[in-house]
Amino acid sequence: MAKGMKTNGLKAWYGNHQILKGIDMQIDKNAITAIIGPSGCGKSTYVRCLNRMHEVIDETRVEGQVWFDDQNIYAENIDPVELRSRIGMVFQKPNPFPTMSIFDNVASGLKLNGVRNKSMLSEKVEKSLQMAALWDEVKDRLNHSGMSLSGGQQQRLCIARALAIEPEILLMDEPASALDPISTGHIESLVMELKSQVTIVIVTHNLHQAARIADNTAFFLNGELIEFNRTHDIFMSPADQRTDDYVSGRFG
Ligand SMILES: Nc1ncnc2c1ncn2[C@@H]1O[C@H](COP(=O)(O)OP(=O)(O)OP(=O)(O)O)[C@@H](O)[C@H]1O
Repeated sequence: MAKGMKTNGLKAWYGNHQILKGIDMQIDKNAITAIIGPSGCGKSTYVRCLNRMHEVIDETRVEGQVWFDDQNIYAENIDPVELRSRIGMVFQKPNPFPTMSIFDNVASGLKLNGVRNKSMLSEKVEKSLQMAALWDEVKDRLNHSGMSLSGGQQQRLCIARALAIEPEILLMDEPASALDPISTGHIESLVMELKSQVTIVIVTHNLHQAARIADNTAFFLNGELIEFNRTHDIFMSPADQRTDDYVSGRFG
């Protein structure tokens, strides 16, 4: 079951450099939320706070609350490793495990979670590759290296790997920026298909992409959330002049 998220007063630092300045935002379940804004405004930092990846970097700090359904993920009793299996992440550059086969790349998280039964592993690997719209292209070469795939296929492999452990939220940090237009199209259709099963947050520099796929869009500037609304409203009738300037290409 997909879940929603909410941040209240979320602030984040690298050393004494404050990046996020108090973000209040709602992430609807079974929806696609796009985060847009100029380079360096804190988009990646924000999504990394949503599954506690920010704290993996030395000398970082977070304040405020991040609600995952009715749980504050920064509460003391939360295990960040378990949390990250429920709030998965896909990065800008496809990063399959280089020494593993296609099958093992997808099975890796399941094996870490203790799944040993071979037919169950095969079933879940196939289902994840189907969901990632990659199955037909790889079903006859599951034992080949993940690195033997094209960039676009590798990114779908990484999406399949993230989906295999059935996350409730999928955070995607510019997942198509390294891909050609055809592969980008595949990823976009896939993301739209997936939202019936998983809540999606996607960081993108591609405004057309946000307009095409997102239900809601957030515009960030200098670590602040300037405007958050239905995507149509952000692009067609933004309330803030800075959003208007950004979406119409006047800066950024
Ligand atoms: N590991 C780090 N250590 C120190 N500062 C960092 C680190 N990662 C990011 N920053 C700084 O935090 C700020 C926000 O970076 P972030 O990557 O969140 O922005 P962004 O909006 O995702 O940018 P882009 O669109 O270029 O990816 C930038 O000033 C950046 O230099």
